[in-house]
Amino acid sequence: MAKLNFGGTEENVVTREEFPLSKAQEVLKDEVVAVIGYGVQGPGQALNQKDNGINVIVGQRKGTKTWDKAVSDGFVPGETLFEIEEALEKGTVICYLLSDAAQIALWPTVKKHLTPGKALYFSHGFGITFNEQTGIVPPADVDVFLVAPKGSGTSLRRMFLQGRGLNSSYAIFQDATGKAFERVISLGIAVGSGYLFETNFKKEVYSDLTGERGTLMGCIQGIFAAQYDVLRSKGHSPSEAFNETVEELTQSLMPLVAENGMDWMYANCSTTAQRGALDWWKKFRDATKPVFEELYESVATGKESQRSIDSNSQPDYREKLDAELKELRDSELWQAGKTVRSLRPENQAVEA
Ligand SMILES: NC(=O)c1ccc[n+]([C@@H]2O[C@H](COP(=O)([O-])OP(=O)(O)OC[C@H]3O[C@@H](n4cnc5c(N)ncnc54)[C@H](O)[C@@H]3O)[C@@H](O)[C@H]2O)c1
Ligand SMILES: CC(C)(O)[C@@H](O)C(=O)O
Ligand SMILES: [Mg+2]
Ligand SMILES: [Mg+2]
Repeated sequence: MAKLNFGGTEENVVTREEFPLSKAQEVLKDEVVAVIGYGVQGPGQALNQKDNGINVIVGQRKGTKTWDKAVSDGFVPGETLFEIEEALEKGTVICYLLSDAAQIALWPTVKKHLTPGKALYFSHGFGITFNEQTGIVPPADVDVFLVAPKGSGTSLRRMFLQGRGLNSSYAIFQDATGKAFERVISLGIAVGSGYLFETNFKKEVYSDLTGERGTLMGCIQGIFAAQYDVLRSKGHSPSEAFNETVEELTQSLMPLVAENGMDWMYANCSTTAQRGALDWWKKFRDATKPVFEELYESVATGKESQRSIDSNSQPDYREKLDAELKELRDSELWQAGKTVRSLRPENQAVEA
């Protein structure tokens, strides 16, 4: 395991160089990896493992759209695609990739199949950390660990196909076999991680829930909406407001940040822009910090997990989420965005 310096703090990371795929294949050669659930992470992780030569099967409910998707992705019913319970029985590693809320309902069935020596794999610290809410308490004689890709399963798969790798965190909750470390790292490499950094279940879920409610998803939509609304209220057109709020960020400036950091992006903008951004960023930090404090508290007290369980356990949770997403999609901001996207040269019909 390499120790790397992250801005002055040393942390453990595992890279593909020190733990190559061939080593992961060797460690996993006698395992049957059962991916339970085929939503967003399921396909990414199952397909990457399949392409990496791992013996992977999928457990999914027959007659669902996701069963059909697994078939069209190349999983063969009766060979590599099974009803959930059959996959649980066959698997020596159970990748529990149902939605966090659905994991609660299926837990008694999963537990039944966790015979000694098997491994229970999560991609989130949710079920274990909030076990008073989820009831997920694994038997003592199985390994329990997580590999949490830091991004969407869609990106995990896309980046794998591009020969890149999304980074993941990993954590071991229980090492019953003495082999939990090599098992979890092998799985992390096999699902397509670029590298793995160490955490624990509690830290993973606290940071993940904060991040997605915060800058990654909740906060960014909030900031977009606030700036767009101000520009519109001052008489700017939708295209101007959208371009100045979203399009330039995703198309021009964030790729620069991704490549070489914030200061480098700043340095590639005018000195006028730099002067203004350097003057204003602390004001935005100070304005939002109390909201982030409130958010972290809501995560740490279990309020966020309970809300997620309560809402996503309703029979019509999908329809309700879809209705709220539609509201976003239909907003002027994102409708303007749709037109702006259609105007990108790469989205224009190629001229004869
Ligand atoms: N979505 C992501 O990209 C992402 C990223 C990192 C970690 N995670 C974690 O990975 C895990 C899986 O998340 P996901 O977003 O892929 O899940 P998801 O919401 O896409 O659901 C996964 C599967 O659960 C099935 N399911 C839902 N309710 C069910 C029920 N009652 N019985 C049986 N099956 C049911 C769905 O059909 C689907 O196949 C979660 O722990 C999540 O926090 C997800
Ligand atoms: C992709 C995310 C936001 O990183 C993940 O945490 C999720 O819950 O989907
Ligand atoms: Mg998450
Ligand atoms: Mg996440």
